[in-house]
Amino acid sequence: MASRWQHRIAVSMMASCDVGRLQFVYALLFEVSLGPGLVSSSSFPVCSMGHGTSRLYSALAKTLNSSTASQHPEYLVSPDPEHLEPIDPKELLEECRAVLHTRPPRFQRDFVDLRTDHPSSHPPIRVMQWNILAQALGEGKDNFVQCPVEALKWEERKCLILEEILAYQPDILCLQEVDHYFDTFQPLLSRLGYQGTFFPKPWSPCLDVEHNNGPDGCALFFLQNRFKLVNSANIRLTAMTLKTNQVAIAQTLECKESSRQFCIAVTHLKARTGWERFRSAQGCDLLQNLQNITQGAKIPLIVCGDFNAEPTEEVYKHFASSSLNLNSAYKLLSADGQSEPPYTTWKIRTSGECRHTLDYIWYSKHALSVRSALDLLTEEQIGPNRLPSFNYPSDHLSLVCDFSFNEEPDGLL
Ligand SMILES: NC(=O)C1=CN([C@@H]2O[C@H](COP(=O)(O)OP(=O)(O)OC[C@H]3O[C@@H](n4cnc5c(N)ncnc54)[C@H](OP(=O)(O)O)[C@@H]3O)[C@@H](O)[C@H]2O)C=CC1
Ligand SMILES: [Mg+2]
Repeated sequence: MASRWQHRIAVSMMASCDVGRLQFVYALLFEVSLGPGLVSSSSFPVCSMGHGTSRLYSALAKTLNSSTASQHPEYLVSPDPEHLEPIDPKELLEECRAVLHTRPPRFQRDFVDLRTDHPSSHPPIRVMQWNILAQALGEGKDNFVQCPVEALKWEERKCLILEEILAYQPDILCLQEVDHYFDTFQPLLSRLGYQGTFFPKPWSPCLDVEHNNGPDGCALFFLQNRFKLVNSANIRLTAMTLKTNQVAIAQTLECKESSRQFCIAVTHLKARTGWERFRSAQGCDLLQNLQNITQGAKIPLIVCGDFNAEPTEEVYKHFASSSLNLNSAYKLLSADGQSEPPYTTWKIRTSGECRHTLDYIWYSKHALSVRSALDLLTEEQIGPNRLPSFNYPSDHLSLVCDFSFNEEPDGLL
């Protein structure tokens, strides 16, 4: 593991630098300290589902106290074979609701029908984008001053996250800030029929938090009965050719019903004000990687992410004007189809209220249609203390869209 003193040197050097130089030093130190091993594109192996009965008994309980169950960090421990028995999603939902019985009910959100004239003979592909809030960051770093610590208890908060996933049943899940992959999401979601891939941040801020559960990172899950994995790349993003602490996963999937291929990607760009140029450079690197993976947009693309950037930022403009012909799906919820939602994250920190649009689902606008999108929570539902809360587990809202392929010739991608 890279030594913490190198990280501390970076931080102390940052204190005396201007922003451009600071970002350079930051990227440079990550490069020298982490070496080439983390740089190459590779996919983490995942376990396929077993053929047991649909007995749920203790499926959730097995993960409840997992953080104290082993001497090793949970993120290094492989799930035991018992974890591979299929689970009935309804039973898991019931079990989550039982854990959450003292909490207020979850919010009602409706899908907005956005169907166009494009006919589709195949079932839509439902994609969920969600920064689920890393447990270590929520408890140790984020400073959500209006959120009671009890609302963040992992044993319950994880049930709120699972409930959200089970309520919308996405075919593909693109998650950020996952710091409970190996002990919670991989074993449970694999039993629900998903194949998962996790790519941790090389120097996750979670590791600075006492009693952390390992690094946070991006995770991508897809339903194995709907898609076949064609190829997978774990990408460590660069900024001005230097390796950074931010990552992406890009996978080419083939739909089993239609035999059509598409690329799905998930990312989480650098946070905080003052880092706009850095984010922009990371976005350019991601676009370049996606150009290569889709062979210059020959196959349709969906890119989900917490871009940590408002629509006014350069990185957003790069995506909107890219030769990959992308559109942002949640714009379609606006009256004119041209405006992003007013917020995708809303929290109160010591510095005050933070209401921003940072999360996006980009898609190939000629090759794919958005058939529907899940409406956001209203200000009234979010409530005066904002997010996270007793009835919503993250400071970011989930975005969910149903896509279908347009019956267009390949040339129009
Ligand atoms: N980046 C920096 O300026 C500094 C970073 N470090 C350390 O460097 C390491 C690398 O971090 P890096 O990947 O660059 O981190 P980022 O700056 O990208 O942020 C990491 C996490 O912090 C959250 N975050 C964003 N704004 C705030 C805020 N105002 N207060 C608290 N949390 C916030 C982000 O959540 P979301 O995406 O949901 O907004 C994100 O998940 C970490 O150990 C970090 O502690 C140390 C000093 C300065
Ligand atoms: Mg966060």
